[in-house]
Amino acid sequence: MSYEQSLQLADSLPSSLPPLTVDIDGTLTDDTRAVDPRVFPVLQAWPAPVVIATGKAMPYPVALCEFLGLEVRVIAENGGVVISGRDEEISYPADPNAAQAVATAYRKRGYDIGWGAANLVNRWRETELAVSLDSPLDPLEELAAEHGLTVVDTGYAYHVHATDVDKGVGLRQMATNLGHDPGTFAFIGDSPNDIPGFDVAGRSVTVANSPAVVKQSAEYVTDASYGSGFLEAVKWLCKQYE
Ligand SMILES: O=C(O)COP(=O)(O)O
Ligand SMILES: [Mg+2]
Repeated sequence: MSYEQSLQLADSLPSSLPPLTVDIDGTLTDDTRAVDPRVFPVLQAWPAPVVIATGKAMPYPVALCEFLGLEVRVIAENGGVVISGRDEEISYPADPNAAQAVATAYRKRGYDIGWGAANLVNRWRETELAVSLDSPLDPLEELAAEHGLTVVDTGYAYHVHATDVDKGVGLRQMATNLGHDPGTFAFIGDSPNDIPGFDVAGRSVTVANSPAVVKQSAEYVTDASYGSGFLEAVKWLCKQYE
């Protein structure tokens, strides 16, 4: 689909479409994690609330909303941070201290969490810890368990977070804040961290680049990958709601 065709798709979205929750990495991006510009007009024209649900720290999805002119409706840090609008209080379903303790213990054992000196991946992270896939997983899982936390591999990072917080929990909180039933949302994602969101949303779509466990959990799997898969998912949703 060309950029012009994505503009046409944006123009033709039926007003009956449901609220949309969408992941960033692997879903709105290409394979280099650059956001696919063809998704912009579709997100901007969506006729119902759009929620960005990501494992990334809060500034990334907030900036995406700001630059696209969308209301800031964000589930960040895999549900650890929920923002349902610029004028709303931010909800923090997760306790930040345990993840910080895991980072300290992991470093003490001589491991590096990765990401270089600036550590932009964790710098503004408030409730969980993201560790590079180049760092060893076994000691991370061991330390996470010792602190009552779990590790999820998104295909982009290992995320250490509370066992009772995920994108599904975040979506429930978001839906409550917006006065919607969470079952009315559609959810489009690509990684294991999206599965709890699929379970809470009424409709779930995954893109072709997702692993088998994610494909098994979604209602519909697109033929196309990454941003092209997102656009195909939108076309599928249009058919379900026309
Ligand atoms: O930060 C990650 O590891 C994955 O981010 P995502 O949830 O937007 O795909
Ligand atoms: Mg993803």
